[in-house]
Formats: sequence, C-alpha cells, structure tokens
Amino acid sequence: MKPNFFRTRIKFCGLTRAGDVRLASELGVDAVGFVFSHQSKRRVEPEEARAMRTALAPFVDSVALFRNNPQEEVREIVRHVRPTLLQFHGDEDDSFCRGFGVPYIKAVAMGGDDGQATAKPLRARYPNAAGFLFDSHSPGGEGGSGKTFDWSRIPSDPGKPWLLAGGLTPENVFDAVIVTRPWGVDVSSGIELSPGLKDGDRMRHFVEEVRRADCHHE
Ligand SMILES: O=C(O)c1ccccc1N[C@@H]1O[C@H](COP(=O)(O)O)[C@@H](O)[C@H]1O
Repeated sequence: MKPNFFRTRIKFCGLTRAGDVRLASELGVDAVGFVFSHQSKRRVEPEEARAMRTALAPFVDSVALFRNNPQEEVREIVRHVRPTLLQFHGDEDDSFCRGFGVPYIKAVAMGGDDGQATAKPLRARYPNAAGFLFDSHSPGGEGGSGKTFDWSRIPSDPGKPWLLAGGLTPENVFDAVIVTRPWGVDVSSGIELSPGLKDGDRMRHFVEEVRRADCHHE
C-alpha cells in the first residue's frame, strides 16, 4: 500500500485557559485560536491572550479571531498579542484583512441559503488570503455554534488551503476528514465542557480521530 504522508492540520479555537493551551501543544495541534469577537462567549482580553501565548510550545501557531472588529482594535491586538495568523468571520474585505502585516484566513459562511456557499470567485474577492475556512454560520451570524453544514456545498477547488469548521466533534471528525479531505479542521464547541472551557479527554480524542482518518486508505 502506498504510504500517505499527508497530515490534516488541527486548530483548537476559543481557548481561555493556559492549561488548555499547554495540553493542545502537547497533543500536537498546529494552532490555537483566541476569540476577540465582541459577541462571543469565548472572548478574551488582549492581556489574557498574550499570557496564554507564552504557554504555547514552539511551532504551534496562535490565531487571533475577529468578527467586524474596528480596524484600530485589530491593530492594537496584533501589536499586543503578536499572533501568527488572523482569522476574519465578518464582512471584512481583502484590503482590510491584509492591512495588519500578518497572514490571514477568511471564514466563509456556509449556513443559510445565501449564494456565498456556492463556489463564487473567492480567490478574486480575497486574493491575499492564506486560506479559507468553511463554517456553518449564516452570513452575518456568529460562529462557534456547534452546528454542522452540508459538506457537499464546499467549493470543489477553492484554490488555497482550506479548513473545515462547524460542529466538528471527536465523534464525527473521522467521517468529516474522509469525506471532505480538508487541509485542516477547526473545532471549538465539540471539545468543550462549556463555552471557553475545554475538556482534556475530548481534545485528546479529537486529535486521535483526525490521525486515524489520516492513516485510513480507501
Ligand atoms: O468560537 C466563537 O465563539 C466564535 C465567535 C465568532 C466567530 C467564530 C467563532 N468560532 C469559530 O467557529 C467555528 C466553528 O465553531 P464550532 O466548532 O462549531 O463551535 C470555528 O472556526 C471557530 O473558530
């Protein structure tokens, strides 16, 4: 059998405790996310995110997540927290997203009946994005809902690395990876005890299931 060297990237999002950041690093996740959306139950203050960042092991990315935050606030958080990647979930356009001197990924709303779900020229709209993240919220809605969406709506060739998000859990992530073969997966609710508080056993189980899918050959 041909060996498969591909490794699905894993991002844990909405962390609020340094202990969860440490465990995520030990489990070998690729990135952790800190949420700065004002409506989120997982929002952290820049000072808290900066402290958690120091708990990260080398080679683990820190991602700052925004949803229609004012430009000056994003700038200030970038200066203070020094994330390696930005993630935008709102109506931000390419010129806004690229204006902070840090690579960014753009979340694409896959919920609702809006046309954003079909393979519109995402590349043309976000030429400077490092990648896309397909999430279950409807356009204008808040993310981190724990809901899945119809994976068959993912554009067949987004042209950049892309992450699958929305309602992923240790119980469904094996199938999700096998069916969609994403560059990476992003999870928040599915590994939680309550918003912002992660469950160590579920974190570990999630990583195991992604690795099991990576080793699975049809
Ligand atoms: O986590 C949040 O509170 C959040 C708030 C605003 C925008 C996005 C948010 N989280 C992102 O939503 C997806 C899916 O989360 P879930 O696993 O369904 O809970 C993920 O990309 C989070 O980063």
